[in-house]
Amino acid sequence: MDAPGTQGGLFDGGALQLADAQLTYLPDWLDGATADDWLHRLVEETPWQQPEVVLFGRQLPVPRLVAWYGDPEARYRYSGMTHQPLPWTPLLGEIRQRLVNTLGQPLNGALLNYYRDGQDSMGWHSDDERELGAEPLVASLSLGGVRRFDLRRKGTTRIEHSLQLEHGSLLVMSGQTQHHWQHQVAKTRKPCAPRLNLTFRLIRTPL
Ligand SMILES: O=C(O)CCC(=O)C(=O)O
Ligand SMILES: [Fe+2]
Repeated sequence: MDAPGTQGGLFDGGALQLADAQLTYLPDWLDGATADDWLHRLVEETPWQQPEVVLFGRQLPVPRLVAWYGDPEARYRYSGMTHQPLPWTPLLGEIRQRLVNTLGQPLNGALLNYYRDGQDSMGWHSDDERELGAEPLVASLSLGGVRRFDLRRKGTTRIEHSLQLEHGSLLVMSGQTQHHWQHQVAKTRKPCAPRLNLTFRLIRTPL
């Protein structure tokens, strides 16, 4: 029997039972061999960047490496800047097509985040930028080391649910999720393998 708030017991056919949220977690979306292959190729072929953000008046590099890919119109604002997408590589085009087949929804951009070790992280946020529309669709594919993904209600500080995002897993956030909830990938002192996360999105209103 799982304790409340842990992974088992929360899911019913992949759907996370969380009020005012639409979350589906598919731990085995991708087979292990393909997940290994995609991880290694993407780490190698991606022109990683580490943009700087202004935080408390200081300019600091984000604590992870990033890249933005997409259709030409899929300009996207993150870390305080508007980013022109890199054109899809053959591999990313293939991944996108597999996701579109799974979701039955179009996707026109992907943010790649590379967490080199436990000190790389992503702070609390909602993916609620205007260009994602009223009900943002975010399909998040995790490759590599397992990291904890936390959820809290907007305006609160208590973590209500956590997920261990596994190698080859897919987490889909949709509906009202970004209106009511924030998520993070916190730093950890536990040793962990490098992790690559790809969040595919649908940019609905080109800037
Ligand atoms: O790395 C993750 O699992 C989360 C990434 C994320 O929240 C984002 O790209 O907006
Ligand atoms: Fe996010």
